[in-house]
Amino acid sequence: MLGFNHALRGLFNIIKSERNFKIQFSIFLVVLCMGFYFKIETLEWLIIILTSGAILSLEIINSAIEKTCDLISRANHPEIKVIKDISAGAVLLLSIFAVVVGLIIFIPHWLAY
Ligand SMILES: Nc1ncnc2c1ncn2[C@@H]1O[C@H](COP(=O)(O)OP(=O)(O)OP(=O)(O)O)[C@@H](O)[C@H]1O
Repeated sequence: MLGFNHALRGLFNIIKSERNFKIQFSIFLVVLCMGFYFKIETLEWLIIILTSGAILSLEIINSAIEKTCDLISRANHPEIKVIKDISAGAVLLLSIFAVVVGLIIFIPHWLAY
């Protein structure tokens, strides 16, 4: 139960302090509204929720890696640059796949509208 409290505190911490997480979360809310608007099907909801959860979680992991790097050294360091870039690259890759998933789901609904 204590672990759950720590995890919740971490989540609030991220929501308060991380700009990128706020942007990703806002996009998620827009996608939720689109889902209700177009009355998407159960399987489509599952895919949207899973994909969004994966992106938001990966964004949190990315923030944790960035904070770990900053703890190790705030000085300009080529290895830290590589680590942060790789971590950001993982978020970018999943975001690209998520956009494709979103287009595949929403374009047919939009065309049928
Ligand atoms: N200590 C460092 N040494 C070298 N390069 C760094 C260092 N800190 C940050 N960078 C570079 O700046 C980029 C942005 O890092 P920063 O820690 O500012 O994260 P951020 O602004 O939250 O980035 P993002 O928008 O990708 O989440 C990194 O991807 C890296 O290329």
